[in-house]
Amino acid sequence: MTLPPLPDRPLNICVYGAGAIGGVIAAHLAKASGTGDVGQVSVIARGPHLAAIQADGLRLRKPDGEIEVIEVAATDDPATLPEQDVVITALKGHQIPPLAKPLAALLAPHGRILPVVNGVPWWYPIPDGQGGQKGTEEVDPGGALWREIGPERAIGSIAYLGASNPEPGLISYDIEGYLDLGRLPGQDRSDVARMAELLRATGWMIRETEPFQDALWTKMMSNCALNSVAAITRTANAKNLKSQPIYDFTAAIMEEVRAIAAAEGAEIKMTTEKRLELAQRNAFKPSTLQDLEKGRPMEIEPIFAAAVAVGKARDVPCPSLELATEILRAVERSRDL
Ligand SMILES: NC(=O)C1=CN([C@@H]2O[C@H](COP(=O)(O)OP(=O)(O)OC[C@H]3O[C@@H](n4cnc5c(N)ncnc54)[C@H](OP(=O)(O)O)[C@@H]3O)[C@@H](O)[C@H]2O)C=CC1
Ligand SMILES: CC(C)(CO)C(=O)C(=O)O
Repeated sequence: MTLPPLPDRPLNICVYGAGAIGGVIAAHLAKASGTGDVGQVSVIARGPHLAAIQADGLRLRKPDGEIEVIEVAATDDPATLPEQDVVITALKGHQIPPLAKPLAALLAPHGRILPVVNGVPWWYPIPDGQGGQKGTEEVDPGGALWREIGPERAIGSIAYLGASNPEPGLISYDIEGYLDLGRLPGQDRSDVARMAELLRATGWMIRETEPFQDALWTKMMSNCALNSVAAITRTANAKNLKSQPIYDFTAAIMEEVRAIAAAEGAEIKMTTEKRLELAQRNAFKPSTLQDLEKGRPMEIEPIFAAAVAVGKARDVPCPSLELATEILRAVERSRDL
């Protein structure tokens, strides 16, 4: 389907899920609202976090410790907002499928969606077995997102930064970084260029990767291997990689993801040895381990299981990743969430 172009006026933008990543993005956009290409900005949040934003504004703690208070329109009911030119989702992968209908209703006919998410995004196509394409079941069960929103609306978005939401209303921008935007080969990229410019003007560093699957699978290689092994061992990779068998297992997952990426036409430029060397120098706990420790659901289906599904669709064996996925599913079943 060919989408109408984005309108030639400032764009109204809603950030759906103003947690760690969404909070940082929303703060930058809200500060720029009414300037340049940024029109009205709103956020969708819930619970005590929403109440705090409505009462005291969105508080952004920058890497230098300074806290800035930003006023932004906030609600938990998307139906109260007008149709949007752009919706940026900053939700965990498993939080998106139940929102298929409200997200579709929030978008103007020309609306674009930027799902900033770890794992295989719901719009990423795999063969449907009947000559067509679909999203993987693990991120789009029953195909609701594909059907209601449509993959053509999606601009690929990956976050390379560190942020957290330590208390209601407060977003901590811990490690400054950038967003990677793109589209798959053969797709019109004019909306990518416009969104990249718009976000750069709000003070972000934006990278545009072409083809987008290079960026996607490069991040997937890290996420699939480092996040799963850190969660299974309940230790940061800098520590668990000191064990040779664990190092070898982590490396095996990286090589399996590299093979899946190759089958997808993507190139991961960084070697497995280099990626593991970087992980050994970094005491950071991957987000999956953080979720486990905080008593929150882990992104198992969106990251690990979805990668296995793409591997299966391409006949690429990935036994180490499958084992890690099954162990994590067992861990998740044993938790009282
Ligand atoms: N944090 C980071 O540093 C990084 C995160 N990422 C990825 O970015 C994505 C977003 O992660 P992150 O920002 O950390 O996650 P958060 O949990 O901090 O943010 C998600 C937010 O969305 C809210 N939310 C979920 N469902 C709804 C709903 N139906 N209505 C309103 N609000 C809702 C959550 O509320 P509630 O808390 O109540 O569930 C939460 O505030 C993930 O895929 C993550 O892996 C990637 C790189 C770095
Ligand atoms: C830091 C990194 C890349 C680790 O795989 C990550 O994205 C995460 O923690 O989810």
